[in-house]
Amino acid sequence: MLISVLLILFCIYLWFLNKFSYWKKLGFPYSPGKFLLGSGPGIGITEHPSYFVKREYEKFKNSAPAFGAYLMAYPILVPTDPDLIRDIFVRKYDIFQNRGFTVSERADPLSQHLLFKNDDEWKNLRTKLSPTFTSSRMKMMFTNVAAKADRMVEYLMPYAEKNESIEMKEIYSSFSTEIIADVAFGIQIKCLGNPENEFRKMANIVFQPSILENLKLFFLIAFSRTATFLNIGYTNPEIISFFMKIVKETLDYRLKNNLERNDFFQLLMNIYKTDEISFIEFAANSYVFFLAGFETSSSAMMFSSYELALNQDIQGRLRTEINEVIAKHNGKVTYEAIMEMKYLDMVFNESMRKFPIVDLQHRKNLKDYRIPNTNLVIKAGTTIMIPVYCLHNDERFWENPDKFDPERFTSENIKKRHAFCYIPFSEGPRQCIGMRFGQMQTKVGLVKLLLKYKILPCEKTIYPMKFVPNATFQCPVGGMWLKLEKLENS
Ligand code: HEM
Repeated sequence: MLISVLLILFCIYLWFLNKFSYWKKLGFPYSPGKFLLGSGPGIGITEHPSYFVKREYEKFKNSAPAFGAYLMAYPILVPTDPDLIRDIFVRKYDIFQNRGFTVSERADPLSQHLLFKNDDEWKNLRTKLSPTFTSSRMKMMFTNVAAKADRMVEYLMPYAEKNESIEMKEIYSSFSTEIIADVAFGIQIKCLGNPENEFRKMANIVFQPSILENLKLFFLIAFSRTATFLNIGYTNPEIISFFMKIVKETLDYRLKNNLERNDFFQLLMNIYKTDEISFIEFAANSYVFFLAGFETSSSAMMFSSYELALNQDIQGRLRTEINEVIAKHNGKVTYEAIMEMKYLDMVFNESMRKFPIVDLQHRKNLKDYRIPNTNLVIKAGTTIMIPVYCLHNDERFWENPDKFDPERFTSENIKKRHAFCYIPFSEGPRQCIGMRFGQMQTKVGLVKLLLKYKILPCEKTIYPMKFVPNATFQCPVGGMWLKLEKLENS
């Protein structure tokens, strides 16, 4: 018995040894793997992936356009050269268009959305959904978003009056959940001050995955065909039944009452009614707005507020711009006024540079690809992780990257840089479809907040920043604690 166990362990050891020779054989520099654990044993447990990837990136960035690493025994490739990243996103996009997640509809109906679709299925769906995100559609939804921002600003008043510290991540998450529930599901909810709200609870399940759920995601990326064969889904069953039920009820209600609204739900419903998408795709793509739009937008607000609290001069200049532009628009915060605020855009971009939120963007190539001017070949089916956080904080492209400096985003300074060293929304045909909405929501929230309050750091504000190890996106340990001071003339 003991001999059999030792023999099995020995075979596993040899299998790992063989797996760990993958990058060496192909000639890529690499971060060596440790038996059973891979190159970054603490990823998702003791440290957030951003830190592991940044450490390794710094070792290799000047010597190679990409380096290899092992997630357990599974090889991943991390590009360090913006030219290669441009090829992946744009020039050779036909080879690199997929993210490489494959989840069967039977195992997980809610995964039939844009983020997880591949090849022609993705292309067709993207073509149908793109008209949903034009500027005119954003303008249509502006009033809904602005109303939620007003509610948030009002909700915060007692905290400001009592000079109390506030955990702003929860505030922005609630604000963002109220918006998504409204525009993607047609439901009016109140989560601010009500953490027991069902929608809010669902968000916590999705964005604070357990270690087991992180392992499941890894399995789906690494062994997607086996996962499909074994009927393994990604989405938590509680989430599936919650969202399927909501979409069904709202759809029935609107059809029965002949109700039309200016929201994403209506736009998806119009496509559904012409049979262009199935009910499952309808539900899955309402859900993806929540999945892809909620945590990203609320985090963008959170990190912008953080930097504004730490940089009072920049906050002051931004408030001056806001007041001047609003004055030109008869004292009203309109869609046009927000679009006119240049400095606000620079502040937003600089926050996304320091904290891109989606710190790794995934691709899997359909064919072998030789990196130009090298002998390095990326074999078909390689999992590629674009290191956005590393590029955004790389001294090769950004002088003094730790400094929060919106001047980096004047049009003159943008022209001086490689376009692919700043990619918070990705680039090319597969870039974020909801970018305009995410920007609008973040900017409206910030403008309304800055018109009423000064954002200040407090004794609990985290500095320097440290990310929660097992969070899906970048998220501060202990929350984002800040203070608000009511402005005299507000
Ligand atoms: C500040 C807010 C946001 C950020 C930083 C962000 C970031 C991103 C990034 C980086 C990607 C591409 C990932 C990759 O290439 O692997 C992406 C894709 C996507 N985003 Fe966003 N996003 C934001 C807001 C939104 C919103 C509000 C929505 C929807 C309402 C949304 C919907 C999507 C969808 C559906 C995709 C997949 C697109 C496709 O594969 O065709 N995002 N987002």
